Amino acid sequence: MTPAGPHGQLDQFFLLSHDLFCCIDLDGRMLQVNPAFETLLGYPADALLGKPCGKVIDERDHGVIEGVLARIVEGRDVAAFEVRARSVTRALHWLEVDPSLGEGVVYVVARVVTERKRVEEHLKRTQQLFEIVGKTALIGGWYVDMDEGKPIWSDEVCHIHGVAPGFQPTIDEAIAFYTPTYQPRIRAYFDACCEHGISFDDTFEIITHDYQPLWVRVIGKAVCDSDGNVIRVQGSTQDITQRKATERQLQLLERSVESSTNGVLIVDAGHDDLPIVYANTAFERITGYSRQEALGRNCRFLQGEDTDPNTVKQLRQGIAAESEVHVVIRNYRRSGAPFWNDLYISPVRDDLGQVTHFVGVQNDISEQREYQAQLAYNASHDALTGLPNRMLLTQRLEQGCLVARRYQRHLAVLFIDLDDFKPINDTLGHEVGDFILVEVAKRLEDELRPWDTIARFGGDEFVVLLPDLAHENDVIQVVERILKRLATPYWQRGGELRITASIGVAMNDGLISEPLQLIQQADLAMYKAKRRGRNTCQWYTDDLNRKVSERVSLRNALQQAIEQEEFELYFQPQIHGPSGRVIGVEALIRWQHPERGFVSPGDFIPLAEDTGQIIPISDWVLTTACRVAKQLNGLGLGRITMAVNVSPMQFQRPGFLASIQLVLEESGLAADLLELELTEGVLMDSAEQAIQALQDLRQLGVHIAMDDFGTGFSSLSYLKHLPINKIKIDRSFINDVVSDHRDAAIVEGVLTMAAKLDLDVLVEGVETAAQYAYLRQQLCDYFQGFYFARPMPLEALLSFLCEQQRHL
Ligand SMILES: Nc1nc2c(ncn2[C@@H]2O[C@H](COP(=O)(O)O[C@H]3[C@@H](O)[C@H](n4cnc5c(=O)[nH]c(N)nc54)O[C@@H]3COP(=O)(O)O)[C@@H](O)[C@H]2O)c(=O)[nH]1
Repeated sequence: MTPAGPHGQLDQFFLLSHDLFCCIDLDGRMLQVNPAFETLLGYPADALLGKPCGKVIDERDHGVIEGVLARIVEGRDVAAFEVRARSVTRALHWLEVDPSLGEGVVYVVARVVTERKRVEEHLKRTQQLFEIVGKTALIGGWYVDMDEGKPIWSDEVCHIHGVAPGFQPTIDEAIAFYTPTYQPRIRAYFDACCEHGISFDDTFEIITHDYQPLWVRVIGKAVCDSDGNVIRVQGSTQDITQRKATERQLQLLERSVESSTNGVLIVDAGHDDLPIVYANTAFERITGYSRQEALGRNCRFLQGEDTDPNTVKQLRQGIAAESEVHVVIRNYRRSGAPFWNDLYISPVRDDLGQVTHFVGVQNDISEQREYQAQLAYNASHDALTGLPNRMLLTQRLEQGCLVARRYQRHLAVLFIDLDDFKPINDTLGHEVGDFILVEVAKRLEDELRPWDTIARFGGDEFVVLLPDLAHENDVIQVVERILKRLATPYWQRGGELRITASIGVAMNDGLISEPLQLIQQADLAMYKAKRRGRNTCQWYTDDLNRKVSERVSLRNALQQAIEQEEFELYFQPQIHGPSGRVIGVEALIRWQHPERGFVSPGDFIPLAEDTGQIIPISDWVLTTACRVAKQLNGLGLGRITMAVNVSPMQFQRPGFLASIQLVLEESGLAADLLELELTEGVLMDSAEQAIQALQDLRQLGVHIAMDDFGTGFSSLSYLKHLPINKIKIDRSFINDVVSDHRDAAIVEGVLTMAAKLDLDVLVEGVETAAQYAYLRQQLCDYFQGFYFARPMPLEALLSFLCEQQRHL
């Protein structure tokens, strides 16, 4: 390129300048460019001259160039401006352009400012980043130059204080934002920093311009000159309100967990061994381990020999599955003492849902467990002997039957009932009775194997289960041992007591579907043993079972009979021998069952006594008999007493006396026409009470006859105290009275004794003339028996009485 123009030095300047020179016409075409222009943009002058300057200007700035040209053409001033130029290789250069108008041309001087622009851009970006950091972290910067003495706040610091950007407070104004509590402290920090260069970093509470309380963290540092003089204090202010709230919440949580009565443990899920990273005070109290001892260890140090492996497995599975687990586990304190730990474990997840920890909440429930165990023990054991009770017996029986069935072994059930225990209890007192029961329990325990079950079934009844017997015969030895051991004397307060037992045995033959049947069977067999004379053992047989089934169905039929009044009263005359007159009748119940036909009272009365059905039956008999007696005595056939059998249960029932009174009132029968026949059995249970009750009845005017005399209790010493009118000699002594001198002796003895006690005697079961003749010879006056009349319905009795009346 050749220098244009004649102006020597200026041309040199044009040629050598580092700045870019260019001359363009008013249409923007390039007329002249200097070498620096060519060099920067990489175009030879030929390629540019005559071309629009837009060729070297970035498209984005074409509009700028056009605007500037237009202003220049209009004659307006144009200040220097910046545009982007593009080299021939498309490299971008920032140019600061200063145009001036010549004659028909525009002179342009341009300076390359690319580097400056880059620095400016960088600064701008940095500033933006600072702003982002400040806004994001709620942190701003400030400084105070010592010579100025006024704080300079960044926009974020202004924002934190609730003031507009650019706000410039004085030192006092800045401190006034702090709450009164914190003002002295920030001032002291600031002064110490200014005077001694001491840095500070603390949290303070401020009240913003718009009255918002905020927590801020303020850091201050001194900047010193080379002499060590503080020339500036600068630092940062950060809004930590949120963090402070979180911290407070955490503190609250921590304090709550610390003061919890439950032990709390946190373990780190990030380590395979799940080490403990936190343990609260309650954990220390419950386990006896300090935090220091526990931290870093896996919880398994709390386990011991008796810890159930299944529970541990359940825990591990829950942890592996990252799910919640609840177990009650046997743990051990530091002292080695075991305790029951009611433990809940829950996974703790982070924001991404990853399990980072497990938290365990534990509670020592040993006392509760012990209490429950005690309750369970009480519920399953007899308080007096400590033996299993019925409930536990049932469970053991079911288990035993199961095992016997599975392994084809034998299981024996022994039903043990003490013989004549009741009189001991009644006469010697409950204390002695209890002593015997406890002693029996001990003796049974001594005689049996640890895995046998001995249960107190009730009262003086014990049930023994002998599981896992190889042979049925093994039972015999056990039973014999028990009978022998129980029969040895019991020593109580220096005195000797003797008691025996009756034992019923039932074997599980594998066919039993309902284990409890075995107890019923053994019970039945025990009753058989009692009947066989006591202090013995009987085995259950199918025959016994048939009898039981029969009893059950009879009981049901009896119930129906009671409800549907299927009974009838028969009457058997009682004869006064010397006159031949009927002086009374005995009411005897009869039951005609629709299908069974006639059922003997000898069969159903004992059953009714066992089941309690005797009560409604007796009520019906008494009411009917009294009504009939009233009717008979109104017929003008003479005085006829009505003898009614009274069962022991009926007699012992509270209100018996009142019920007799009521029946007499309702029927209108005179009391002395009613004769109550009682067996010696009523005296068995409580003779004193029975005597009192008899006296009350006598007071009422009712007659009392002692039935079946000679067959029962037979304590003659009581007889003198009994307020009775009559003795009925049992028919078992009459059968052979003529031929058997022993029966005759008994009858004669009773007659003599009764005469001395001023008691009437009636002889039952007189069937033959010979018997009658013999008894008359013995001066016996009253008779009852088939020889005179069988029991008969009311209609027949009326005919009988009328007939008899005719013959008198
Ligand atoms: N609590 C109640 N018990 C009652 C009632 N009715 C009857 N019974 C008791 O049932 C047992 C059997 O009674 P039953 O079959 O009626 O037998 C009575 C007579 O029929 C029988 N008897 C009378 N004379 C003779 C005789 O010469 N020979 C002979 N083999 N048997 C005879 O004796 C029974 C009456 O006995 P007792 O009561 O001891 O006087 C029996 O125990 C009845 O007591 C009732 O309503 N309530």
